[in-house]
Amino acid sequence: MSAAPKTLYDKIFDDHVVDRQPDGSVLLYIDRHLVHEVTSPQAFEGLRATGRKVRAPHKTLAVVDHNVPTSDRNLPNPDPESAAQIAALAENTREFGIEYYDEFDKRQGVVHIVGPEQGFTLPGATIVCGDSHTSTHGAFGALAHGIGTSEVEHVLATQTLIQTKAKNMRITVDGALPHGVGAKDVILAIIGEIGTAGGTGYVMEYAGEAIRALSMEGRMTVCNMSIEGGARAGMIAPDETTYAYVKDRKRAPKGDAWDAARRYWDTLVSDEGAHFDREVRLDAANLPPIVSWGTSPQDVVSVTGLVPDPDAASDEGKRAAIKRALAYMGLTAGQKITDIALDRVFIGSCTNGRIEDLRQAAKMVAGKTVNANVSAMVVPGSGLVKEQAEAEGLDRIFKAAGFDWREPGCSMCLAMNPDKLKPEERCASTSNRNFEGRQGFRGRTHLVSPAMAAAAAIAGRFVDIRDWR
Ligand SMILES: CC(C)[C@H](C(=O)O)[C@@H](O)C(=O)O
Ligand code: SF4
Repeated sequence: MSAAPKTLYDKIFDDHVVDRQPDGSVLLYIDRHLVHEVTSPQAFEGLRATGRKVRAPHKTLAVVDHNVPTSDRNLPNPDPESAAQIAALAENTREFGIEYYDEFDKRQGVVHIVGPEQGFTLPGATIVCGDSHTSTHGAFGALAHGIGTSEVEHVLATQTLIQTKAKNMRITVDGALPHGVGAKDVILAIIGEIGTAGGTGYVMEYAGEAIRALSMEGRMTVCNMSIEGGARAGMIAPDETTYAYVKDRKRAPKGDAWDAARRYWDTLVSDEGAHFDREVRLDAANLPPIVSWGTSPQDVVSVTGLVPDPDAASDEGKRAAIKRALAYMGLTAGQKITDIALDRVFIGSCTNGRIEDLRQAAKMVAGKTVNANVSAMVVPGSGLVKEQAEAEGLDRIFKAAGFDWREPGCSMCLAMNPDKLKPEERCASTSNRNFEGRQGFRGRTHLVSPAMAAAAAIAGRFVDIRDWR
């Protein structure tokens, strides 16, 4: 008799159950815990106050990313609060015996870029971090999601987390992506389709030919923004692409342990006939390069499209929301997306700060010059991405074009550091959130792919990169 078919999520979840309670809550074992400076200070404080230790320090990895300036790190941090938070992480990791990459370490970078680089992120693992974009790690066929600060404390102390089972959603992207359209466009289109609440209560599995064809970098971009679609986590079943990325990384299993792990990882697919509570299908061949026009990641349109007209909205609530977003964004209904002029361009973040993203951007920029009205920056997602990019000469391409080439960190993804938009400055950004004030007080964010952001820097406005020469 064969067992009932299971989804990828069901399998990893079930394999980590330590205890089930009658009310449906479950104690889940956590394999990997990532820690950054913003959401950890109170958690360590809590441990200290109650005299507890970190249960499994070697299953915990800490890195500084949000608050760290992306300019010369030898200069003092201009913000005393950030400096204090960074100092606290250094002190906490020393006291509790946790591996820590500080701002001078080459391995430092955005936490969701660092975990995979180090082979800390593995298929089949449960991975948490006090950060919503932990969903990124699901690209490896891991169950990965953000947790709150009190849960950070709980995981530090017990290496477990209390959870309830989410529902299963599968998003299948059939066919092949057209030239100029990439992973970022796929996920923006998905969020445009299902809405920012569409994934609420679900873990999403991405499947289909277009997803299989993505590199690990592209898969991470897709899973990264699962949270913007409201999902608890996003996942992609591991395959040869995954294994090729993970193999020989510092923290990955070696020798016999690798072979044993591979045998387990090969079972991590949704079984034929497994039940999904919701199925969504998209056709890759129809996807254009996408640009967000509003203040929510679901406010997206094709680069060939127009800024929406509130009067065409189906109800008063939507009409009011569009009006407010257009006022904030300084846009007019019916305006062509390709007529929107930009002040700033930001290439970086855990969505698009990996080597492939920088390669795609550099390709658009090579031999060209940043538009005179635009100030553009590239912030590699980690010190290792930066080093690789420099070895390939990408930094020289960017600098020759007039881009600022900076030190790794979250940077202008969320402006918790000196990289900020000024009020009403308009930015083409490869990050994941376009909320009001996200990149600086009254700043205006348009979410795009790295290639679209790079082309926009050159043209000074959005361009359809499918026609780019
Ligand atoms: C600061 C942190 C808690 C936050 C998150 O959880 O995502 C940040 O990384 C973000 O992207 O908004
Ligand atoms: S790069 Fe942006 S989205 Fe990613 S962890 Fe940092 S602030 Fe959050």
